Amino acid sequence: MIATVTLNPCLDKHIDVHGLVLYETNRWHRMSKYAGGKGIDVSRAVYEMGFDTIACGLLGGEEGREIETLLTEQGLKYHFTPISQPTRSCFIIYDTKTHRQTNLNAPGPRIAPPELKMFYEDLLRESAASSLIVMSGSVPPGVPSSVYFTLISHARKLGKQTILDTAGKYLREGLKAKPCLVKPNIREAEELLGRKLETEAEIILAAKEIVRMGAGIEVISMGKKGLIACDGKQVIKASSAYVRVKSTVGAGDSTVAGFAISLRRGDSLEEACRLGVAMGTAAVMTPGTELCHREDVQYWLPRIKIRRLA
Ligand SMILES: Nc1ncnc2c1ncn2[C@@H]1O[C@H](COP(=O)(O)OP(=O)(O)O)[C@@H](O)[C@H]1O
Ligand SMILES: O=P(O)(O)OC[C@H]1O[C@](O)(COP(=O)(O)O)[C@@H](O)[C@@H]1O
Repeated sequence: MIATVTLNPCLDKHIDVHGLVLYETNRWHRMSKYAGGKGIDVSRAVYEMGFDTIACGLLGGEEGREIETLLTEQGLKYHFTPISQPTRSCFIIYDTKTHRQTNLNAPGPRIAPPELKMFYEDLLRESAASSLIVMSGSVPPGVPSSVYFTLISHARKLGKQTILDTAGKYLREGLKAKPCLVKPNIREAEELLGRKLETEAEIILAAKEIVRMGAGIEVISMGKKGLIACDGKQVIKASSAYVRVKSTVGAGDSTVAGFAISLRRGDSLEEACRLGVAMGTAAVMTPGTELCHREDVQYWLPRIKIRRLA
């Protein structure tokens, strides 16, 4: 079983506008809602691929209930610790004329200390049958920046594997607890290291450096260019051919889901990269936060280009 943690879930509201004009009144023609937040997305993609998963985290208010209803409809297993403030909504504005997307992510509700304590207890119980915990996404107000460090350290003591997908100080702190895998995108890796990563050589050096900072495997995702992964010994680049993009929201989470499945199965780094990119590529083919479809992943798997860089 793969457990996921989403401290800051969101109701993703995708709004389609034809020809967005800034500083003007725009009229949208369609809105779709999805149960969002990075760990929840990982659980949804893992479940789509036929593996057992449970989504854990914090949820409150009307938005929280809506997220639970959407997950129940999809047949997903979950346990969310109730909080008094309502869960956030994130807005994804998709311009159907330019095919460009603008995301507006809210900071999230304030978490009270007893709610966080209750969450730790709930997670311990609900993840008992899971040998891998994936921790993803931003951290809501009221939660200390050491939260991922604490969760990864506990999981390690219990002999569980961990994946961390977050940014900024949460990634920096979390790395100190030595997660099995981290997956920043280029922008997040640049922020972590404080320098631009423009060439392949620079990205390879960055991946090696992040392994030295504590990651068992470092995966730097590069949007349409695929990803570069390093486990301290090998460096692998994986990418797909051109694909027509409907929405990139959840592509990173689908990639993480692929690595989670591979880590659980004990796949090689090359196999993990292949599945990660196949799932990320399949995810961009679907609208909104719909994530990957299993048959698209099967299509892409043999078509992923793998290159050994070291
Ligand atoms: N425009 C795209 N075309 C094809 N694949 C993409 C595209 N955007 C993302 N992907 C796939 O999804 C993965 C994760 O995307 P990325 O944008 O790097 O992550 P994040 O969503 O975390 O910012 C990439 O490594 C790639 O395999
Ligand atoms: O917690 P954050 O960083 O605000 O991110 C939340 C957003 O990320 C998503 O999980 C998508 O993430 P990715 O596109 O990086 O895979 C959305 O569902 C959600 O709106």
